[in-house]
Formats: sequence, structure tokens, C-alpha cells
Amino acid sequence: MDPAAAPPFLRFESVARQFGDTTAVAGVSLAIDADAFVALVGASGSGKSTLLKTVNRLVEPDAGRVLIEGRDVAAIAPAALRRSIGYVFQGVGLFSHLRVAENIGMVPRLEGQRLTADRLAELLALVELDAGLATRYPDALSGGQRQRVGVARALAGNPGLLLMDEPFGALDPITRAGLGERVRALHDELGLTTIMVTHDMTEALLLADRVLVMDRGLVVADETPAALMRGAGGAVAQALVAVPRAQALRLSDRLAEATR
Ligand SMILES: Nc1ncnc2c1ncn2[C@@H]1O[C@H](COP(=O)(O)OP(=O)(O)OP(=O)(O)O)[C@@H](O)[C@H]1O
Repeated sequence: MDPAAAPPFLRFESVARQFGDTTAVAGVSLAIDADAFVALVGASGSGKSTLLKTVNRLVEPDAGRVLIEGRDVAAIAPAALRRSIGYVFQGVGLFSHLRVAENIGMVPRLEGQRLTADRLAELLALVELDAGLATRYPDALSGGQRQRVGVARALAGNPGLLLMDEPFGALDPITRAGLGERVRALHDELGLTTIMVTHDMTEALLLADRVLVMDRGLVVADETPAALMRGAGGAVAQALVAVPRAQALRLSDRLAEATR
């Protein structure tokens, strides 16, 4: 490697984590460039969430390290690290006793800053939420609206890195597709680096630039969506691609029939 080259935006170096007898992550090394949108897919229990959480230190590795712009996250205080990284997860974790505006303002408040009305309006607009919802409590929102508030909250601190753990898992398909596209557009508009854990290979193929497939704690495929569609990545990856591929072919046949 050219010693003068800048380090990759994010680097995992032989990251491993055990829980009792379970090996959740078995030694993962990879580099992620700034501006990449990476999907992390794989069967339940393959280690996706554990690997993601080593980035913001919700999980500490037993071995290896995670570097952001060359800096070991273990050397950054967890609270400061988490304020600098957007994190969205299934179920959102909004505070039910706080209004939408206060929930979104949590991160700036931890920094000793107030969320201005202009910034609140901007964040709500980014996630395409009506400004009138700002004074509502989370219980008075739909699941999709709550998830949008979660995204707005994750973006409130102006993070460069956005971590998403099954962010759309509990949503109906139409809301899910719409929010996925919005997040991809936000990623591009704001110049984010995004890592999204998802069970859904279709979502990964449609939204990401790069798809990492995990199996039993290891990354077993690292491919672009186009390469996966062409058959790359090995057996585990192709087993995950088989379902959306077959559906796409059937749908295109149906479309051809319908328009014949
Ligand atoms: N805090 C924990 N304590 C004990 N075991 C854990 C803990 N967190 C994860 N594990 C175990 O580690 C393995 C990997 O879990 P992880 O949540 O990373 O997988 P995943 O691929 O994200 O799964 P899912 O898609 O179901 O969320 C699983 O066997 C899980 O039970």
C-alpha cells in the first residue's frame, strides 16, 4: 500500500466477538470507502448486528479493531463516538414521553446545543414528514412516521457515518420501499457513508453499492449488486439472490403477458 495514501474511511481489522460458546463474529477484515452505501445481509444469527455495533461500541470486540479515518474507535469515548455516528434500528427507540421535536433534538442537546426551528424544519423535510407532526408524541404516529423520526434523529448531529440495523423491518412493503428510496437519496444528497443491516436481499440489491454477505460470523461475499445478479459471490450469496431473481423473472413475464 502507498504509505502516503489516506486510510479508508472505515476499516475492520480481524474483528472477532464471542458470546459464551457462540462465535458471533469470527474475524472480519474489510475496508469501506467514504460515500459507500453498504448492505450487510445474511441469515439470522450470522453476526450482522454484532459487527455493525462494533463501529459505535455498542459491542466491544474480543479481538481486532475498528478504525474510522485511521483512528481506533476504542480510543474514542463511547458517548462522543455515538454522537458522531447516526444510528437507526428497528423499533426506533423513541422516547414516548417526548414530542417528535424533542426526540429529534436529543443529540444536539447532548452537545449542549438547541435544535433551532429552522434545523428542525429542515430535518423533517429531509425525511418527508409534515412539519405539523413536530408537536406529536410517538404514540400518535404510524410505524413509518416513527421510523422517519428515527432517521431524522440520527441525522440531527450531522453525522458522516450512518449505521442502520434492520431499519425498515417492521414496515409494510410500500412504506418500506418508499423510505428505503428516501434514505438512499439522503445518503447521496448528504454525502454519507452508510452501512445497512437487512434480511432482505431485494432491498440490498436495490439500495446498496456494495453487498456484504455474512455466514457464521464471516463475510463470505463482497460484491456489487450487478455482480451478484450475474452469479458472483458463491453459494451462500447466490442462495440469497435466488429468490429476488426468480421473482423478478416471473414479474417480467407477467408484465410481458399483461402488455402483449
Ligand atoms: N448480547 C448477546 N449475548 C449473547 N449472545 C448474543 C448477543 N448478541 C448476539 N448474540 C449471538 O450472536 C450471534 C450473532 O448475533 P447477531 O445479532 O449479530 O446476528 P444477526 O445476523 O444480526 O441476526 P438477526 O438477523 O437475527 O438480527 C447469534 O447467535 C446471537 O444469538
